[in-house]
Amino acid sequence: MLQINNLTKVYGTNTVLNIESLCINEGEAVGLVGNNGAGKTTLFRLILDLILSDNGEVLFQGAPVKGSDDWKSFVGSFLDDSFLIDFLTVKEYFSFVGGLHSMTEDEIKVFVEEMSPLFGFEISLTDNKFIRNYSTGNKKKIGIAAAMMGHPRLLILDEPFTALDPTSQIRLKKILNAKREHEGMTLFISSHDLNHITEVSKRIVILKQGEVIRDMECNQQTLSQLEAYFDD
Ligand SMILES: Nc1ncnc2c1ncn2[C@@H]1O[C@H](COP(=O)(O)OP(=O)(O)OP(=O)(O)O)[C@@H](O)[C@H]1O
Repeated sequence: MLQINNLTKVYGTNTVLNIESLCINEGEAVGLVGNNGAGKTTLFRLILDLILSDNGEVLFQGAPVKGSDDWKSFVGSFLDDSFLIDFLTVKEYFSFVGGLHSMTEDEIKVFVEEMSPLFGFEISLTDNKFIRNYSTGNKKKIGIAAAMMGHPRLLILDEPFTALDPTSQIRLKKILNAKREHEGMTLFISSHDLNHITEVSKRIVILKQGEVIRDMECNQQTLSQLEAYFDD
């Protein structure tokens, strides 16, 4: 589904990303981990064609993402608050994003209902509040949910658990696992929380100084192996 070939990104004299080859297959759930500055967000930005690479290519379903719109309706993503439109209300924002996926108002209502375990009482279509006035965690939930609108084939989330309260973290894990299991959604998610990421991933990729230094299938030992790796 996603193929990365000889992808590099250089800032000044620093090569912050250098990935020879990385392939993510349809239906996989891949967790991306690595310490601060390892290059996780840079990789996501390159995949989403938000920044230019210095070398290499990202292919989605065999076609380069660079300069193309064809892949955009199949890929949902939320990297940070800049993905939100903060002068809209929740209803306006979901109507806008839903509209991009040709969702009707009824379908949007059903979708928001589906997200209600994550939203709790804090986020609803009847709120008159602008998105900019929601708390950090609630803004994140709105963005994550919007990324899942239109049943994307690939969902990319950058540190989705950060700033969420424990209830929301648990609910989000359930939603992500259900999306993969029941809808076959492919997940590519970064996190600094090794517990959470191993609970939603079937494969873990470790980035260090821009390079993939481990790529492993998850099993019962993965969490302790990751803890040992990061404690080294
Ligand atoms: N626009 C930029 N100009 C210069 N350097 C940049 C720029 N964007 C990112 N970098 C550098 O690229 C490297 C990788 O950053 P990136 O944000 O991808 O790391 P990360 O793994 O997402 O980190 P974190 O876990 O802290 O979010 C860092 O050294 C960062 O300072």
